[in-house]
Amino acid sequence: MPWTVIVKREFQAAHFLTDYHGAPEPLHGHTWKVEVYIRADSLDSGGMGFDFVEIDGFLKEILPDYTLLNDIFDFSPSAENVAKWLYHKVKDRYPTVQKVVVWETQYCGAEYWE
Ligand SMILES: Nc1nc2c(c(=O)[nH]1)N=C([C@H](O)[C@H](O)COP(=O)(O)OP(=O)(O)OP(=O)(O)O)CN2
Ligand SMILES: [Zn+2]
Repeated sequence: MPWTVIVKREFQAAHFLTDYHGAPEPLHGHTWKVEVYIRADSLDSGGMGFDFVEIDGFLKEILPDYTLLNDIFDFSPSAENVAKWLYHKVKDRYPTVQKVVVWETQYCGAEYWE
């Protein structure tokens, strides 16, 4: 019987799309919100699929807080591309990751899964 373990976290970062309808977007920042969804096929004796705290600590380690995303990524840091990057980072650690959602604003985001 599968479960999905879900962890959300925020980070602060600036970015600009390198080609926004034909020109670079102006530099601006967001409080980005991410959600990761990981399938657990069994629970440990404490009833956990995966420990929220460990997942949260992992996200804290890898998320680029207080950074200009364009400085660290070799792709245009759209919500879609950041979601794809994060999916693969999470998959390396948690192979049963189902999807990742990245929100640039309260209303706009992208999800990635394979
Ligand atoms: N499909 C996508 N579309 C857009 C992306 C993206 O990542 N994927 N990104 C942007 C911009 O980076 C921008 O952050 C979004 O602009 P906007 O909706 O204007 O957001 P703001 O809330 O920061 O602006 P306000 O003017 O304050 O509403 C564009 N499109
Ligand atoms: Zn933006």
